[in-house]
Amino acid sequence: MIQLSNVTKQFVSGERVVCQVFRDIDYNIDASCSISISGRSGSGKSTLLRMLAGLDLNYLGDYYFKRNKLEKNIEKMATHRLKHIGIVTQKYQLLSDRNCYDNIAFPLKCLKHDKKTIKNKVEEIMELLDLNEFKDRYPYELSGGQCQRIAIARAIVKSPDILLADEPTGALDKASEYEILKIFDLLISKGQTLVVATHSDVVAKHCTSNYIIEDYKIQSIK
Ligand SMILES: Nc1ncnc2c1ncn2[C@@H]1O[C@H](COP(=O)(O)OP(=O)(O)OP(=O)(O)O)[C@@H](O)[C@H]1O
Repeated sequence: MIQLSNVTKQFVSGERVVCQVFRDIDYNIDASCSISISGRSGSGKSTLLRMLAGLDLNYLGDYYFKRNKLEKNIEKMATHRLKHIGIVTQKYQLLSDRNCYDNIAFPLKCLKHDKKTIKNKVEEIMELLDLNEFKDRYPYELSGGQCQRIAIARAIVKSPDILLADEPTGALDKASEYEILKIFDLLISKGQTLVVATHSDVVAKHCTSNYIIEDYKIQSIK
């Protein structure tokens, strides 16, 4: 579904290479796969997810989506991301001035869906993820694990082709991690394509394929 082709990623300052992250990688994510990405701190997990999301366009090589090469243009990538990619981060990044219903509805409003469609889709996803009790609450009235469940609902309400999750359980205790894993299992069983960057072996075990970033490459873990 997403393919990074012949990609080299460095952070540079002027002429100086500050950090080499990837060297000549080809990486393909198939539809309906659930993938974990592990690797030492600083190996490049977040950078990879940012590249897959089209948030980092500053690399050598090409980005393909469903076999079409996309131009590395900020506006075009933003439109691509809004339509096709859901993103979850460790810090949830919910809108603090909106309740949970409006947080989940937000991407659908950006996509200019009509009110009835938005209501139906938000209610459907709240039911699916068992979030109805939080509907009118604001993010500051929720625990970290509850915030993360709302963030996942917001990421998937638009039925993205792929869900990218960067350390989604990194800030959570075991019980909350378990709640998130239950949601991932549900999404995986429904065929959602999922890429999770994680330090957690428990999270990795829930995915169908496991990869590690080492020596500037993304390597499959057998
Ligand atoms: N803006 C930047 N300028 C220079 N180097 C950067 C920049 N952003 C990230 N890096 C470097 O790129 C490398 C990869 O960073 P990244 O955040 O992707 O690692 P990570 O595997 O997600 O780490 P962690 O597990 O600690 O979150 C790191 O060595 C980091 O220092």
